[in-house]
Amino acid sequence: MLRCPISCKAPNFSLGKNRGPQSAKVARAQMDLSITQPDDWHLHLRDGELLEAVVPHSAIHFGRAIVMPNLKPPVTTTAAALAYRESILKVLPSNSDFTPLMTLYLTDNTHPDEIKLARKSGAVFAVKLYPAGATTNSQDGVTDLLGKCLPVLEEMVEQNMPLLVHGEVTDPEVDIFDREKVFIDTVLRPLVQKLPKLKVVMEHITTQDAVKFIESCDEGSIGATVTPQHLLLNRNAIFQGGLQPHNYCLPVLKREIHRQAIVAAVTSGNKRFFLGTDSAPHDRRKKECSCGCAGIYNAPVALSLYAKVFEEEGALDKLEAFTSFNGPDFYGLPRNTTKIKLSKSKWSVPAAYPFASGEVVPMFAGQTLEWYLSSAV
Ligand SMILES: NC(=O)N[C@@H](CC(=O)O)C(=O)O
Ligand SMILES: [Zn+2]
Ligand SMILES: [Zn+2]
Repeated sequence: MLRCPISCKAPNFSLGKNRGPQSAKVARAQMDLSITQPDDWHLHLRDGELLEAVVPHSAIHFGRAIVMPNLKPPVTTTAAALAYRESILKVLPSNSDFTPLMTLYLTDNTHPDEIKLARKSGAVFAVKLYPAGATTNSQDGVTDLLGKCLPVLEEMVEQNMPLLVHGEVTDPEVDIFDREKVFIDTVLRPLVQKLPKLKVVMEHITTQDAVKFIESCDEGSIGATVTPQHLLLNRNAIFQGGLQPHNYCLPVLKREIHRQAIVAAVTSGNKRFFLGTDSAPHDRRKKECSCGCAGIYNAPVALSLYAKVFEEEGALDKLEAFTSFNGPDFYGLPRNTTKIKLSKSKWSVPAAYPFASGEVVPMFAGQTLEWYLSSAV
């Protein structure tokens, strides 16, 4: 059995043979769902103490994860990605098979040779575009993608290396709720037209415009990750009963019509959409302050929430493709061969997860959820 190693009131997870839920808080299972081990195609693990605190939650639920490179300083070279990978492996729970898939942080100065090194390493699986100033630790990001990065992008086509995009423009004149749509029109569409063979993942999509754009592109060349928060919350959640910093992420939550379009897209079974939590932990003090960081910590609840969305849409039969097939198929990686079991049992999300010098507050802290990871088979 793998015990939750964080000193919190979280229920323990059992990875043994069908042992079922271990916590007294977990009610009798009424319904089980056995699915292929999911992967997380967009994850922030951070470094240092925070890495150590959060990695077990992802390792328990997911087989592999695309690990984001927006550390301080950012992971801009293959050498840095390999060192970061080692530091993740060092703090994994001892019986974990979790595999971190590393990424490089694209800058105006990234050299095409770095892409060759990345591909050769066998450990780097994608390159991440942060428009400079768009989100957490993006100050070293790209200022002009097609103007400054074309040789690198051409090498990525050569090496079949996907580009992962934080799809928002940073122009302060553009309304924050329109930044994704304007990015599609001014950056993404021209990029795809110029380099149709480049594999692109539009990360954490938030709008109907993104859904329509992705659906209009060739399957296999453009995909999109979808987070639990953009499936379950609309922008009212940021202001419900007062300012809710733990519901603040980027791209910011949008109107209800956008949420509904994303739910319809993922539950339709379209292969272009796959699981990417964008779990983005920040210490509580950096969220609850006068200039709070963007990012929602959802690793402990993500699978439970995806199951809820698919169940509510009567589409539980489509859940496994979204969590476990569409992602590896897009990346050209084998699907996982092990299975996990989700049980329909009530459990309480802890109020916070303490770590050495602070604590992180999870999405839906203190609330009761229904789906629960009961075992890995
Ligand atoms: N999503 C977020 O709101 N924050 C992410 C960065 C990102 O994915 O944009 C973070 O690193 O905190
Ligand atoms: Zn982002
Ligand atoms: Zn992210």
